Amino acid sequence: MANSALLVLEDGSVFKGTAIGATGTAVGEVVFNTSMTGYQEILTDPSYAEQIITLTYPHIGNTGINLEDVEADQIRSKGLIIRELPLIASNFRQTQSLSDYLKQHNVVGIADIDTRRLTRLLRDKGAQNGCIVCTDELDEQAALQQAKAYPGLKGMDLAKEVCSKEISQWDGGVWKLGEGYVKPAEAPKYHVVAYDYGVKHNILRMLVDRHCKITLVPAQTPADEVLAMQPDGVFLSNGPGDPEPCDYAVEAIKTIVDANIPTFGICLGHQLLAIASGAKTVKMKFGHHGANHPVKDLQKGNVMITSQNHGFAVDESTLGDNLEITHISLFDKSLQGIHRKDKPAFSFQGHPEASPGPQDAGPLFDHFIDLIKQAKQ
Ligand SMILES: NC(=O)CC[C@H](N)C(=O)O
Repeated sequence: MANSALLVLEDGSVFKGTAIGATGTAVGEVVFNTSMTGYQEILTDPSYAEQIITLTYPHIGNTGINLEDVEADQIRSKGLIIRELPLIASNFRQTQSLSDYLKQHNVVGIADIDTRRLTRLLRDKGAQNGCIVCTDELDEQAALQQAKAYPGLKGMDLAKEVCSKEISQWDGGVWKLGEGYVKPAEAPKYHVVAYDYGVKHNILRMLVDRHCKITLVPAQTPADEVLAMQPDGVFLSNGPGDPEPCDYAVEAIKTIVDANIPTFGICLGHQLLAIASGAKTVKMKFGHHGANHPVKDLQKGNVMITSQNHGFAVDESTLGDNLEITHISLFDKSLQGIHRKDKPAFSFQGHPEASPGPQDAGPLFDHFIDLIKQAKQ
């Protein structure tokens, strides 16, 4: 028989549903994601550490889980909230059900939730801390206490928690139908050192497809160690938490950018490049999480539909003369891209690697390769 479960937000809102994942209780920041596909990639995106994800698309789990569509080896998200888990999952690549996957990774999940009511509440009031209870005892008051006691993401340095702990090499390319993940036949041409703050694997795959040999280094690797590897370019990854407390990263990025190494940052990496260049970040009301966000390229004048997942943003009013705005969000006009006027360094707030999502912003990877080529000449 289905087990009842509870979601309680810090404002006292109570949602009753059905447990679909692990047994237990989880507390975190509740955010909503508007992607219509890609629940497996979303669940395994390490940038969701300490967050509970509500998916606005009503049927989640239809295609089950496969062994390939993962963006990291672990689920860092604290929990999953959905409208409806279909009775049957069907896909030729499926190896497991969503429910079994959540249980295997010890992540709580709750279905039969009015995700429209929840999303409107988060949109009006802003992201809320919340508590999911999937145990025999559904104590609303205890859940409310836990949600209220949760400190929130502001000030949380999570990049150093979720990153890889050892230096490693990455050589896998992107997935192709009928072939799976393919290793390029040609030898790599460029050496890119990628800072792992909680990197999504598709970023590394897309760099490999562009002839990069990747050395992946932990978040706290000092700049001199990276420079000693003689990289042609340095990549700054996405990652969870607040960028501001990541002083180790800011310090390293300053040195790397000063050394004129071509540098590309995505999401947390973008925010860190901005801070290292003198700007500040702010916590957004409910952030951007989805695969349908229009972003304008101010140089070309065109609009891209992009994948997004962030709760902090670079504060435009704090940009110095060394930075130029390259992209803005057409949802709320917030800053989406910058480049350094004095150095070969640029960054993007959204996710050009998609996974899931549209690939309109993919050419940003080509821009990074162009900067590397120019620097090598
Ligand atoms: N995807 C990311 O890198 C997110 C960056 C940062 N943790 C934020 O929420 O804004």
